[in-house]
Amino acid sequence: MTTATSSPSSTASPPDQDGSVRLQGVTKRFGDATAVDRIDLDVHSGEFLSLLGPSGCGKTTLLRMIAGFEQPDAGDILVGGTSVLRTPPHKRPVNTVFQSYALFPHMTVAENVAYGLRQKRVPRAEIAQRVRDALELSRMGSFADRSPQKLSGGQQQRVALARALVNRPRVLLLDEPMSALDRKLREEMQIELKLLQRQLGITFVFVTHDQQEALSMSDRIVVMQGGRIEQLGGTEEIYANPATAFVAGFIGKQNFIDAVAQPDGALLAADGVVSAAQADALVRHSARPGERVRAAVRAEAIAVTASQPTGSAVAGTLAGISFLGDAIQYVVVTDSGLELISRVAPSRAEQLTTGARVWCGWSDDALHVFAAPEPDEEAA
Ligand SMILES: Nc1ncnc2c1ncn2[C@@H]1O[C@H](COP(=O)(O)OP(=O)(O)OP(=O)(O)O)[C@@H](O)[C@H]1O
Repeated sequence: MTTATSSPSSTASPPDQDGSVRLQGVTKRFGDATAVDRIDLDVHSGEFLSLLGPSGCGKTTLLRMIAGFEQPDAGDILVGGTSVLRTPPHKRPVNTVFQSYALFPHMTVAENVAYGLRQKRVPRAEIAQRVRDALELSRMGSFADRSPQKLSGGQQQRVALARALVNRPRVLLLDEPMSALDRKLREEMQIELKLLQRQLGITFVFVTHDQQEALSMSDRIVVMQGGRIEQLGGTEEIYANPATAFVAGFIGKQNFIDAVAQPDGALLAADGVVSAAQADALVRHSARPGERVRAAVRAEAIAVTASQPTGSAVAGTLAGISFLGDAIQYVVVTDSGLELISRVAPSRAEQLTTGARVWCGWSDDALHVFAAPEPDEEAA
């Protein structure tokens, strides 16, 4: 899975093949529960799109419907502009890489990769060439004759990837393919997978509950909750402009502070000024005077200082300091009992000790403001 200069072209989809996926009003129910609820989504040909959300939000069900392992109760699914609802899974121009590799233990690596092509009675010489190409792409070329039982988890997952690529799918569906790997290996595979996707130009639809994984690889991210799309956007857009408090809370380490909009546009919380913005603040926050709002500010946007900064800041007591390697993390408990997390680059951190009175300050640009949740939403 490197950016090989001589890319094995016979495994890549021809660039003119349309690998777009269109979901129109797709719904899936299991008994009384609606796993996927009227989803409309256009996946562009050749893009890396991630479906991101907490456990049970419907990501896997959506992927399984594209693959053909589940049938929707309503709606349509088009691949390359053609409905695939009546096409059985093995005839759809898509392939899936699962969380568990499910390799045949009694076959060699090459035989595992060749298996699907043999079933389809592809000529022997073509199988050999395509298997070689697929193993080369997944950097497993030198393991062709090995038994899968003698491979590490990461290597087995590469074989599973080769087994999918050998079919030359227009769309590759990946269901948490790296969740069994340790962190370091996962980070390496993330880089390789992204490079491979660029090299092949195949559409990737990648399911994950790991926001860092989605941010590092995707062109666009779909954030899902309760079977519905909360937000669809580019990685930077999702990070910088979360559309809802749910998305804000799911991406990055977020602090939430409840506040009340003031007539001058400022936002005031129990412990201080959340937003000191005067001029266009009401418009920007779309909060009317007296309205309760929930402000969100990322850990990396909060500076912790011993003296009161100018602008927006709340006071509290420094309850904890931990070294995270690339950041120092502070836990500050405000006088009203709110816990705020700050992450500061070590080079920019002040010398502070636990128990000190401190200020948490931020720039108003770093603040996202949402409607305050209803009390019953809060309980749920
Ligand atoms: N075969 C099934 N029978 C009954 N309920 C199901 C079935 N498959 C999924 N569900 C339910 O549908 C909902 C969505 O499940 P799904 O597996 O799609 O979520 P997910 O976001 O992929 O979660 P995870 O990250 O845990 O895999 C869940 O409430 C789940 O319990």
